[in-house]
Amino acid sequence: MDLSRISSSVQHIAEVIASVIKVDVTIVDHKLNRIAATGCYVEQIGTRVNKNSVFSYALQQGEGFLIENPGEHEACFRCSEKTHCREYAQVCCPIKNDTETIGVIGLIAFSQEQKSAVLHNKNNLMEFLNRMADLIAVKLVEEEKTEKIKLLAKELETVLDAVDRGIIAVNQEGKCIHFNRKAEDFFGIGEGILSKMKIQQLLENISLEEMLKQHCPLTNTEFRYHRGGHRMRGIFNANPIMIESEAVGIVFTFMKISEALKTINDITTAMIETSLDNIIGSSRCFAAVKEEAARAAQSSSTILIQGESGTGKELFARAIHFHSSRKQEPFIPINCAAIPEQLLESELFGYEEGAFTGAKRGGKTGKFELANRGTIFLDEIGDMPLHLQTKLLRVLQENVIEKVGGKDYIPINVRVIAATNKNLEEKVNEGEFRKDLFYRLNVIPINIPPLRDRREDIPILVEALLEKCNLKLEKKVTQVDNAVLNQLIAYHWPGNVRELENTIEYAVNMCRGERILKEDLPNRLKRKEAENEAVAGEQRIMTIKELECYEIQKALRIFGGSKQTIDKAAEALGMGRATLYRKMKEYQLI
Ligand SMILES: Nc1ncnc2c1ncn2[C@@H]1O[C@H](COP(=O)(O)OP(=O)(O)OP(=O)(O)O)[C@@H](O)[C@H]1O
Repeated sequence: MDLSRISSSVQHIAEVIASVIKVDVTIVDHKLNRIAATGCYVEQIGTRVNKNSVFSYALQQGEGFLIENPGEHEACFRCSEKTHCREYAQVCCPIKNDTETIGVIGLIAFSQEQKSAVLHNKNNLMEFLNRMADLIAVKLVEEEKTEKIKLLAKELETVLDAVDRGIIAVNQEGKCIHFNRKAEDFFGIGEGILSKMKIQQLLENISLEEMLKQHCPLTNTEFRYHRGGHRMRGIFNANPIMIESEAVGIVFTFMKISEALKTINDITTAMIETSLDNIIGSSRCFAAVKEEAARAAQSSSTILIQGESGTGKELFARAIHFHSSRKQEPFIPINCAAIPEQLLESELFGYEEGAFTGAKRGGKTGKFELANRGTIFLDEIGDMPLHLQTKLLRVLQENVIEKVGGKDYIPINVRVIAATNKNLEEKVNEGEFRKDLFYRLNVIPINIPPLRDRREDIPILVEALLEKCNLKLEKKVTQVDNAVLNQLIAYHWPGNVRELENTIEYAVNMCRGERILKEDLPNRLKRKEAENEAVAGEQRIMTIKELECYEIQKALRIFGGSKQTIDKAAEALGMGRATLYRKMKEYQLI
């Protein structure tokens, strides 16, 4: 503890003592620095007293004493001036904080008269000096506490300003007690004005009383704010400040909707960035689909991806987004079949506070809004109920959304990629899907062929999926037995690449060495194999069309599909060039 921090108070006390006792006063700190003095020692404030002086003795002893005959007292023994001391009497009183001695008050009588003043009432004098010493100690403790509080406040202010959310702490009346600079910017309020405001002026729809009573925190609650020319939408969190079991205030944190969306986007998109190059398959029909997808990525027209389950529709949708100019913006997928019909509307378009019983306070932002400036992927669009199809059509035509229970239209700029594994045209004919919506979605159609129609991709898919599984399961299964590979190529894959992926993962789990054997395959493949063996030896029975498509693909792979080589392929297949072209069209190989 350092007395110099309160040197002016110490000087003031020294002067009070001197004026009461009429004797000169010197006060030193624990390092013997003269902090305060009166009379002839004033000039020496700031200098150190002699280290063998009575002050040093008093610091060591931690006890007060009075020297009636300078030179003879034990305290004087080490003093170099003890034989020619000019002083008539001395009183030393240590200044203590608990057991620590932090300084000494010294009275020095330079005349007989002053000595008499000291000795006149020595008990009362010691009592008085002790009180003065306590006063100094208390003052110093207070000063240090104030310093600590100031430091803490400064640290807190720096921390609050470093947080990139607006923060406002309010008391029970809602008065803004603490806030950071970001909060002032957030609400467009000039410096210092927030301290004169109540939170109810910023968040008009909240019930502070209710929030304090309920004690429960609020998260991601939406609000609108309009003051002067400053208009925005944001979200806030509110946490009660609890003392014992009472909420004595609330801390609000704020974020703009656009910032929240950016954060969501950063997380969702950064995590699953997909490139067309990561989509495996080089068969003719598949390469053509990839080519189509690459071209579709350059526009902002609506895309309808059709294909059986597990063919990679979502994978293509993601890749198209990441190859488009919207790649820095959100990609928001939603599965229309996985969400109960009554919730789907609010999931897609969001709702306003109080839109229905059980609606979250502050409302909810829908997926369309989350996808603003980016892409929304409407998976299993064929399962969307008719009344939502009507609403979706309006969104596509007018580029605005209307929240459930909302009065305003919110403009949006979203690219829509829809996907289905159902035959949408059939659904249109059956009256289950709106014809106008089908055409609106089907601006760029992309059809992903099932795996059984591109069996030549199976070996490279197996290789890539093996690598993925080895990484995931920390295994080293690097080979696949030839018989197993043939079996995988021959299987009809109703679940397409997803099923193949699961099959490989199963086999890697079961495999005891580095090579996958027949016994490592899941039962359904083993069963299928047994059935096929029973019926037709080693090969599963393919339909004539499947077989024809398979052989045509094989011929094109071997001879190539260019104008120059097509004759050779046709010859090998035993058909004319024109027939081959017709079949290639039929099987979508060109
Ligand atoms: N060509 C491919 N290359 C690599 N992985 C693929 C390929 N196609 C699909 N997959 C993988 O197969 C799984 C299923 O893909 P995805 O979810 O995109 O299919 P989907 O057609 O959208 O399925 P569903 O119709 O059931 O929603 C995913 O793990 C995906 O990574």
